[in-house]
Amino acid sequence: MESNAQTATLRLTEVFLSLQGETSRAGLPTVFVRLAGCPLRCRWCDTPYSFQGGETVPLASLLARVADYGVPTVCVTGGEPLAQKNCLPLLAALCDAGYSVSLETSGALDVSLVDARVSRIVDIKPPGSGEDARNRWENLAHLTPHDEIKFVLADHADYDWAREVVREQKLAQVCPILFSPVQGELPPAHLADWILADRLPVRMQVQLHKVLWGNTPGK
Ligand SMILES: Nc1nc2[nH]cc(C(=O)O)c2c(=O)[nH]1
Ligand code: SF4
Ligand SMILES: [Mg+2]
Repeated sequence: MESNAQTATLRLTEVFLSLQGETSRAGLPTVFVRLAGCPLRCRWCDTPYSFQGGETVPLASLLARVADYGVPTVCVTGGEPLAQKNCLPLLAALCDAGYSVSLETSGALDVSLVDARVSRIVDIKPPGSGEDARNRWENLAHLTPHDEIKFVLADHADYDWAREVVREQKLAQVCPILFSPVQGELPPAHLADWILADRLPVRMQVQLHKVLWGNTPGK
């Protein structure tokens, strides 16, 4: 039977309040909805605890848990949230409820059916992730200026690769572009120097939540 907004359930790793640590929304108090499961295995993944398990929750009670925080900004993340079919009704329901919603997605799945009110943060996986074969390049044609593209970079080879993608695909004309170092692997200042040397029109970011709290689940 088709699920609808009344009967839909989601597999949930955690819901928590934190400061948004990434993207143009960095620093804003945000409720995070972390859905369980991911079909990718990025070498440096910082949320492997989301791969398995999770609690099965009705969409309506998930909305109630989000509402309890009394915060107008919500980020749906994972794992890979779009791997669950009820992620799409969840995103639409959050928008209908008046939240400002962003979605963190691996870039491996179709983003074209996501509610247009959602800001889609779409990864492009460089070779150092081990998952570059999963990039769904067709997604780029669907992005608008209120979406963002994110590259997480492990080393200089990843940086060179990402710079060429930005230039060849003219990504700066599509939406904001984020370059982020793999924490504990690529020193942020190295990435900053490379971006400046190339005058690359991308936004360098470090994960604010890890500066504040380290890599702690629920932060
Ligand atoms: N504070 C905080 N900000 C985040 N932005 C994206 C996150 C993610 O795990 O996708 C994240 C996270 O886990 N914590
Ligand atoms: S797509 Fe995200 S959650 Fe999945 S393995 Fe890669 S970093 Fe981890
Ligand atoms: Mg995280």
